[in-house]
Amino acid sequence: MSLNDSLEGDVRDFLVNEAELHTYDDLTKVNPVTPTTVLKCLQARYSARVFYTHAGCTLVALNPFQPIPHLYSLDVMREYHSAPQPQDFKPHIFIVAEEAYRNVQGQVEPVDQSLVVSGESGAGKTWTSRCLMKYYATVAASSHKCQDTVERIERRVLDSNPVMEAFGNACTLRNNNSSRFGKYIQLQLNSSQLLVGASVQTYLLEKTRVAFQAPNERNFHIFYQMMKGATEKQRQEWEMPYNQKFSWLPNADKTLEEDRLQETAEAMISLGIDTDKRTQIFRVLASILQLGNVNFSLASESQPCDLDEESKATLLQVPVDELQDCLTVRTLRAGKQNVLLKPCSQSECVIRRDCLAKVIYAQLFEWLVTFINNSMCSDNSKWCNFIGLLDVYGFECFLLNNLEQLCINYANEKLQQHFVAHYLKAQQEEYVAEGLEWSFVRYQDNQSCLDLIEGSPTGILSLLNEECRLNRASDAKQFRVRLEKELSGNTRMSWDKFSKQPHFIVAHYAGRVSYQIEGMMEKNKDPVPPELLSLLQKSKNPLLQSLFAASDAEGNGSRAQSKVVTVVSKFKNSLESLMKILHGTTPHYTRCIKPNPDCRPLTFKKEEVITQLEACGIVETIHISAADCCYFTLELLEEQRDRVRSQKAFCIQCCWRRYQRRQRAIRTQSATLIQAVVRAWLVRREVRRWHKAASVIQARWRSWRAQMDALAEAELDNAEDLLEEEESCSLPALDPLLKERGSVQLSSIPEPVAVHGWPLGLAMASAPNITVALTATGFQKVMSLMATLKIPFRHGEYKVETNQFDQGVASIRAQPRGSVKLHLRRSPLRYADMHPGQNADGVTGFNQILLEKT
Ligand SMILES: Nc1ncnc2c1ncn2[C@@H]1O[C@H](COP(=O)(O)OP(=O)(O)OP(=O)(O)O)[C@@H](O)[C@H]1O
Repeated sequence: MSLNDSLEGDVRDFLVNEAELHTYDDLTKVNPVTPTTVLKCLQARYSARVFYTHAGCTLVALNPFQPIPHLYSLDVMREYHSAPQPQDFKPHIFIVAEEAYRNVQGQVEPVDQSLVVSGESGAGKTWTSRCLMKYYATVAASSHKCQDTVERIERRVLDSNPVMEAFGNACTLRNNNSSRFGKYIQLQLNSSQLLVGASVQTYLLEKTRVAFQAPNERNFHIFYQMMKGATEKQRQEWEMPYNQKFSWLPNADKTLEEDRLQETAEAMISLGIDTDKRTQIFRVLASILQLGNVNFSLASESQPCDLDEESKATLLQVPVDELQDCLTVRTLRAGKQNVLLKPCSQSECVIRRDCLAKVIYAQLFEWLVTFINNSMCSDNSKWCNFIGLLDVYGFECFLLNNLEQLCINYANEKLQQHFVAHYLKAQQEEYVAEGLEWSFVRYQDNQSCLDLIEGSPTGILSLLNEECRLNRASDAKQFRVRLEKELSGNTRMSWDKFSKQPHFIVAHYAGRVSYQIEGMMEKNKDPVPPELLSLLQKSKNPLLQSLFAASDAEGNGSRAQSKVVTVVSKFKNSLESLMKILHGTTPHYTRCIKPNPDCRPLTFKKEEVITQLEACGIVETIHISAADCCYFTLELLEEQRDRVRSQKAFCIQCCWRRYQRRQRAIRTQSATLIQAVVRAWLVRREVRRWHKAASVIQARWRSWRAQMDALAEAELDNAEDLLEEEESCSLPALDPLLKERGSVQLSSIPEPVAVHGWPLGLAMASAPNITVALTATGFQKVMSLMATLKIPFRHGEYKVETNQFDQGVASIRAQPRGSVKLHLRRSPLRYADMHPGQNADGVTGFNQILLEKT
């Protein structure tokens, strides 16, 4: 029987028990872990209205596409917050929130936390971020102290959402409330872990949407809110007549719950935007809409276009003549003095009009973000740690993709790499460094794709920038040739031979995307004619004037000479700063999954889900989390005493690292065991608080290290003692226990057993798999255990495979110089699953033993 056949058989066996599938709270317990079994479990849970599932270190969130009563209520928040062990509760986004919060309380490095919420458009990232913010605004609220300020802060933090969503979200084909910008919100906590402020960093607003909306999509919500929700008086104030139609507001008849002007206005008030400022903002927005209705008529080839009569309103509160000139005549500069005026063609006029609208909207959005930050941000001296929430646009692949999608997908590649590097890669590399044999899980390392995009000097972004800096009109075909010349050998890059449009295809981790080149260079240069900027400075609208006050330099033409900072350069820089922040924090990943493409409530489409699971490498994550392993390799050979000492230091260091990671990933399979054992250990040492364990272990590790250093320098006088200690640590409690019970259940060892001064219990707590090195005497003991358990063992060959314990095989190893490694692998099944009827709920069994020669 081939391996594949047997796996298929296992999958079939697993799926037979359909009624059980929804009970898998953590996908690491699924056995075997395959895309099919994982998918089936998620589907079963979704049908049972269970929307959250752990997947090792990641939380999978399935979008129900309908409000679920009481799922996020205040009571539920309090329940998770006050629970001694929230991870014992049903999987929930609040577990992630609480875990991050307790990490800050525990002050385990890195203390700052990042909650990375990813998923494709419509998967539920924004919703999840909102839930997280509400959670912290509730549990970290310090309203019992200086009521006023604090309440204001929490309110403001929450009120930043409707304002930013009104200005930055829009209805797209994939999501009625799609964020058209990325954001990273830092919730600032003081030394008592109370919320004292927040700041937000935004990324790449899709400003083209102001002047262009794809068929069946809409402009930003705020425009519709104004059009539908304004009172007669407000319309007059904003110069927005009642019956006027706006060409930049398509699909206005579509009614969305996001069209709530009142809510936006109230949030603006709460953030401190006064009546005057609000009026100025809305007037600017109304002017943008008016600008969209401006048309140009051509008198003759040599004459500038004329603005339609009805367009000559008091647009933007600037002099109409000057506006007309700016939109219809180009100013060319040759050197500092020579200025040449050239009438624009009709299409050029349209481009200038759109450019004006986009630059105003983008600047207004930036101003708003700065205002919100000023309103929520706490003084640096008042906060010491933060919890960051990252909500970025998901991977995008449309029929036509351009620079925006390239940037968005590049950001997603960066985040995927962060995940891969932080978890998958780091884990496996650590196994190698520690010499642990391990059947490697193949994961998608996307470094080569990142090299293709951001590599210098021949990455796509560098080549694009180079093309944009050439002093000539951009030519898509030429750029295509250049790309092919430089990158045709790259396996991540390809071209569709039959396509007539200049394009390139990038094989991203989440799929292949074809990018059209036409227009890409212009978007990257994003030129704003200086005369337009100067004009805006003359506006009578104080806000508009101040938005462009700083661009004096551009007005006198120096912008043209200074080095242009392209869109991709700016984006790359902001992404790099973000990655730097993320690297300094403890990350928590939530993968939002969109169960169907049409946003239909409670509808699960397998094909849709499997693609997303594959794209984010969930199966690989589960594999690694399920087999996460801690081990002590202590080669205890008399002739290598010095090596023994350095090994010990190394192992304890390793244990400490794993312990730290475990504490972060407390919700994983071994969570119950971790807490039970560590608590027992803590009680024994009269250390009551969870986070104190960390410092105790850290201190212990430091003292070990100091001891080891001292020993290395001195002549290792007490070497004999160490060896004696070694002899006494070969699982003394295991032998009688196994004889008595007839099965290997390490978890049933009542008291932690010391392994070289380390409580075995703690070692077990730190990871589901443990390899304990035994001395020759220890080996003999294990042999006799094996005999008791009637596990076949062939001398000289040392390899035994057994089905003694239902599932698979783990290992005991004979070390070259007579010592032995006992490798006990934690079963993905719970004790109760293996031994129905026995009351040991929540305890996970060690059910696999393998003997083999090293
Ligand atoms: N947990 C949830 N419970 C109920 N409805 C939800 C939940 N999560 C998401 N939704 C629904 O799904 C819609 C889309 O979610 P959301 O806007 O958060 O997606 P997104 O991933 O942020 O998309 P984009 O990348 O386009 O901004 C929401 O408007 C909401 O109606």
